[in-house]
Amino acid sequence: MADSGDEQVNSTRGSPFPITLPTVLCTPEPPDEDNLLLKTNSFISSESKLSLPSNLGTPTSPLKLSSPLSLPTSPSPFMKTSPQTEVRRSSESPQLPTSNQQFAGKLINNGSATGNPRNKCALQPGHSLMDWIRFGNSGKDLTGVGGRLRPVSPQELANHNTQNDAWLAIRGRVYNITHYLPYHPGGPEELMKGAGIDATQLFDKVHPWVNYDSLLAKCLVGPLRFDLPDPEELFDTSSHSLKSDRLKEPSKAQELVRKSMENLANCITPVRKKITSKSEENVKCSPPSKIMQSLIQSSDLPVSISRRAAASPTKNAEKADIPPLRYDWIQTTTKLTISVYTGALANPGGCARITEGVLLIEVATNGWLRTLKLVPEAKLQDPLQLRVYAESGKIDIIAQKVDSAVWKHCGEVTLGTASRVSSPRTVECRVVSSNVVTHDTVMLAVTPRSGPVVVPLGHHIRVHMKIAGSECIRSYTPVGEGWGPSEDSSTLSLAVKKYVTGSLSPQLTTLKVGNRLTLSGPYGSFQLQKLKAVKRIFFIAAGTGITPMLGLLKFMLSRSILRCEKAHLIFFNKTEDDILFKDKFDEISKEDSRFVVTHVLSDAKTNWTGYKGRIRIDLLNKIIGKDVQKCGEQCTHFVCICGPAEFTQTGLQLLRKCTIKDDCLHAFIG
Ligand code: HEM
Repeated sequence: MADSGDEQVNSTRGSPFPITLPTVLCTPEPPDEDNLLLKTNSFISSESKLSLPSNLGTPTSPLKLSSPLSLPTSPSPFMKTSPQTEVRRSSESPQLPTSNQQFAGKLINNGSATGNPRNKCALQPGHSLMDWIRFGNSGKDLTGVGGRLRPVSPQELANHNTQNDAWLAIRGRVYNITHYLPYHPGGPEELMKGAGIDATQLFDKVHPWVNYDSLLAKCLVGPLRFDLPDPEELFDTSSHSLKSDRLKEPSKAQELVRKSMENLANCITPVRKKITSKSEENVKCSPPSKIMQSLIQSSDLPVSISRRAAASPTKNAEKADIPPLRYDWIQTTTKLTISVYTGALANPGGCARITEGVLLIEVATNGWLRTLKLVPEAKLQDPLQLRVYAESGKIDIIAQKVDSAVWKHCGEVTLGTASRVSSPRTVECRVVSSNVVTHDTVMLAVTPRSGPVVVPLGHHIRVHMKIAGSECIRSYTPVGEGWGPSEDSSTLSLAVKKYVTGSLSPQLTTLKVGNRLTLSGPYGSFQLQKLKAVKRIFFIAAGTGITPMLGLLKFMLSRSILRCEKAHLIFFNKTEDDILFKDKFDEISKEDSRFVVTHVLSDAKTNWTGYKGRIRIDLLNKIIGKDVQKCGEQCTHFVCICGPAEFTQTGLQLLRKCTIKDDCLHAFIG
């Protein structure tokens, strides 16, 4: 929200937009086809994640296109296909395009995967997603090791690092990506960056939403295991023998591994638990088999994945309104992760804490609050981490195990009945840092004392402080990960501008590490769903009114070029020294050509060559006008505006004059 003064700003008065305060969260809709490849989509992802064990057990079984476990039957809109695509058959061996072929057809090339995630290639004819699925179903062994699952040591993985023989590991699983290279929408060269290594971080940095486990189900070689002896020793007693010889006959060790993988498959095959009309139901997860237990050693890689359950509403009349909730769990020897799926773009908020040994998770979407209580198999401890994936609506709650071990169960999970969010929550926080970011603004980082809290994108919290006996309240939007001083997800960073005559900001800007303060929230009416079909987004901000835009900007730029073509920030400030995050914006615009920033100064120095003045129609028309005209019936643009109340009201009137429809506008007023 805008930092428009130092009073409690609740200025819905006169606003043409229905602002309901406090409103908590957004309206989710069922995932569309675009989302079918999203790794964390509530339905697809859970299914696909859970489908993996079946593939582990029956490596040769085809992908069932009609099953919810399968991939979409039509090419994803973010895959570039050509008319020839459909006539090519999967039996053709995949041809790796040469570097020139591949990159001549590049749609976008703004940098590398590590520098800039937006770097998509035109695929060669016959290499669409559909072609890949057909190829996978052709019966050809894509694992290169006879389709027999076997553990892989990092040393062995490292040996497979050429375009003709490339393996890669993600989240503890090793895949043979040789055949996938020409089908990779980011191009083979990008994918090769992960060859021979554990590419989890690289993968997550570029496109955490991609459902790699379904896409590469037929390429699974086996688990990555750090505790393995040299592969030569495990698979062949004669350490000097050739790789091909080693793989001819399965050794006893191989057989043992294969059987135990089948066991793993059995123990994690999903059992869908339907929550009855009873208010709560307990779900106990079944243990891995003994043989699996004996095979799981103490590495810090995911060693088992759970089943999940669906939380359904209680009263029939309300059923339709309540978004479904599902969860999975996954463990390493040191951590337990509970993943809660709220639905694509559901924009969840939530918190987690450990109380008397019990892990309590609260998730709110669309005004509904659901609780998930876990009495863990063994002791868990703080700090908890809470991560939200905006595109898919997945929340990961990561807890530390007190003792390193592989658990048989995650424990007993109780899903509470959905209830209406009646009032915002209040949390006590501790100041962990306070850094001056401009001459009058301080970045205050606080951590909730009970455990991590997530504020939905575009929503805000209120700071409460007792000053001279009366309570002062002020609204702030936490700047989100990547913008504040800390990457720690349990920290909320607030950009506090000091108003000399203000009642609260002088206190807030002088707080010291260790000081306490009270927050309440979340508040706001922004619905992330509104950005579903948006390709061009404009952020019009003044001063600290930039804060609600930051998370949205990051979200939009995390989308592929087909979903986000342009993000334009028009940032109004008094002087150059007042501009928050100036370097960061410059950096992003250098890295991602879709992002443009236009600074407008009302009190610029004489040497300022940029725009001057205040918000006005000619400026908006010039910057936004042509993009808006491009829109047909359905708007593919969206404008967000936030700043002092007067700025926002004037801006809204001008935007309407620029023919921006109300559906394509959101004013952050807190
Ligand atoms: C780990 C190394 C990898 C790197 C460096 C990498 C890099 C990239 C890049 C730069 C893009 C273009 C991004 C965009 O504009 O959307 C991309 C897209 C894509 N990659 Fe990868 N990739 C890697 C691994 C994988 C794997 C293992 C898979 C799955 C099998 C995969 C599947 C995809 C898909 C489906 C897209 C299109 C995503 C979209 O449009 O949203 N990538 N990749």
